[in-house]
Amino acid sequence: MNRKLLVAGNWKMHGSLAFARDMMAGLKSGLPNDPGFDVAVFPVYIHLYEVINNKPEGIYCGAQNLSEYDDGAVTGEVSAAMLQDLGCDMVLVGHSERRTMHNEQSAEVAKKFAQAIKHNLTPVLCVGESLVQRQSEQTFAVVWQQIQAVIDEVGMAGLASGVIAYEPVWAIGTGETASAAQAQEVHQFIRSQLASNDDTIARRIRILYGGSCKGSNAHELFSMPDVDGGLIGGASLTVRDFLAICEQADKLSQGDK
Ligand SMILES: O=C[C@H](O)COP(=O)(O)O
Repeated sequence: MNRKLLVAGNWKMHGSLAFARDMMAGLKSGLPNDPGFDVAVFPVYIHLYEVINNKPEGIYCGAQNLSEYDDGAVTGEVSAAMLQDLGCDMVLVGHSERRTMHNEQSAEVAKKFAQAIKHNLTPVLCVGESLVQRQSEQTFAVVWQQIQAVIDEVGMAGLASGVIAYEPVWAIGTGETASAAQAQEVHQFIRSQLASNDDTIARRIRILYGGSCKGSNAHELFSMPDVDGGLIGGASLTVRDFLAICEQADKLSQGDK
């Protein structure tokens, strides 16, 4: 099954309104017309409106987090309905920085995923193991537990409305990228586990790789049969670096992939 590649830039807690405008102008002039791959950016909440109003047609915009609640007395949180109302298309859930720095547990992440699909946002479920977990051969167990929690909450049909991003924690922001073979091994594991529940959904769902992905390694990573693009942190923060990754996705989308 042909899955469209997705190149997604997670700006994390970087940027300014001027940065958001400049990035959108740069992508408008630098991206191919009608690309054969999808592009998304994830600014901080307060820059979403700027991006939504300046983004080139066809680019998706998403938030980096959302509340697990519908509404109410939850100071500092933002609901899925609010993101949808603003014009967001997507939202990250369970990024490792939220799991570690904000102690988000898989059950909470699953509730956030459910909120996203209830409000027609595409959730990007981030999963991945720490270095210690990899060294103690727990990678598959950790990653599957994180995905299973979401399936328990929304079922396979719910999961199918989202995207999965495999981000080994040891590769995030470290400059140390998983090799293409290491990424493929985990992506293939995820897809085969999903296939034992529902083969059609397993073949259809996109699984992105994240962790020190850049222009120089994107082609090799995205060429892997079960890698459907990337969730990019550091290299999404300049037009040049982000377009260098998009260029590789463009080449692949015009070729065999
Ligand atoms: O969400 C993006 C990932 O955390 C990857 O970040 P990075 O590309 O800076 O390693």
